[in-house]
Amino acid sequence: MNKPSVKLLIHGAQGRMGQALLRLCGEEPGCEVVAAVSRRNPSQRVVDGVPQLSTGEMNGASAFDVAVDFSLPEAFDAVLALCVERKVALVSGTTGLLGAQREAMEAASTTIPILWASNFSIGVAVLHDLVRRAAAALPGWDCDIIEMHHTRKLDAPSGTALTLGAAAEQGGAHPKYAAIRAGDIVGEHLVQFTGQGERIELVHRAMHRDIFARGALHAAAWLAGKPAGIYTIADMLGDKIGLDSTPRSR
Ligand SMILES: NC(=O)C1=CN([C@@H]2O[C@H](COP(=O)(O)OP(=O)(O)OC[C@H]3O[C@@H](n4cnc5c(N)ncnc54)[C@H](OP(=O)(O)O)[C@@H]3O)[C@@H](O)[C@H]2O)C=CC1
Ligand SMILES: O=C(O)C1=N[C@H](C(=O)O)C[C@H](O)C1
Repeated sequence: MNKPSVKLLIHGAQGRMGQALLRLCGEEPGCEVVAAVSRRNPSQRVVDGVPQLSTGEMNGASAFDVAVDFSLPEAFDAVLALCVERKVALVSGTTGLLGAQREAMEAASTTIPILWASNFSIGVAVLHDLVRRAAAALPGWDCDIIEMHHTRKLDAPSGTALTLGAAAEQGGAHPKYAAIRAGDIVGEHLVQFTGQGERIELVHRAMHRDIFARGALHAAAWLAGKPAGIYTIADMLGDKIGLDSTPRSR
C-alpha cells in the first residue's frame, strides 16, 4: 500500500527560501504543499493549485502534517503556536531567534516533533564535526569564524556561524566572529584556527539556496509522524554519514 503523502504548510512563502521550497517540493517523494503563508495578503488566492494565505489567515489553513518555516524571528511565535495547537511537526530554519523563543521551542517539543537547524546543507553538518575535532586537537590556538552573506540578510553573526562556534566551544576553543554583507553571496563560513607560524582554514561555500531547501524538505518528510521531541540534522543524517549530535545555538 502507498504511504499517504506528507502535507506541508510553507511559512515565509514569498521569501527567498520560501520560493525555493515551493519550486522544489515536487522533488521530495510523498510531499505535497497544501498552504503557502506570507506576511501580506496574496495577490492571487491559489497558485499552481496551492492556497495562498496571509499571516492573519494562517490559523484557517486546511489540515497539514508539517510546517516548514523560513521566515523572521517576529513571525516565528505564530507558526510554533499553530503547530502546537494542531499537534503537527515543525521544521524551521529561521535564524536570529531570541533566547525566549528557543525556550518556547524546547517547551513545545514536549508535545510535537521539532527540527530546527541554522543550516540545512549536508556540507555544514559535516563541517560542525570537523570544527569540533579541530578545536579539541588544537588547544591554545585562536579560533575565528568569518561569515559572508548577501546584503539583505538581517541577522549577524549568522545562525550557522553561531552553531559552528558552539561546535568549536565543545572542542574547548573560544571563537571570535566577523560578518561581511556583500552583493548576492548565498552563504560562506570560514572557521580559522591560528597557531604560531601556521593556520588551518575550514570553509564551506553555498553556491545556491536550493541546497537548504532540499535539506529542509527532506527533513519534513523524515520528521512527519515522529514522536514529540527536538531533533537535529545529525539525527536525520547520522546513520548515513556517521555524525554525532549537532551542537545547538541560535
Ligand atoms: N537554516 C537554513 O538553512 C537557512 C536559513 N535561512 C534563514 O531563513 C530565514 C528567511 O530567509 P530568506 O528567505 O532569505 O528571507 P526573506 O526576507 O526573503 O523571507 C522572509 C519571509 O518571511 C516573511 N515574514 C517576515 N516577517 C513576517 C511576519 N512578521 N509575519 C509573517 N511572515 C513574515 C516574509 O513575508 P513577506 O515576503 O510578505 O515580507 C518572507 O516571506 C532567515 O531567518 C534566514 O536566516 C535562510 C537560508 C538557509
Ligand atoms: O539568511 C541566509 O541567507 C542564510 N542564513 C542561514 C544562517 O543564518 O546561517 C544559513 C545560510 O548561511 C543562509
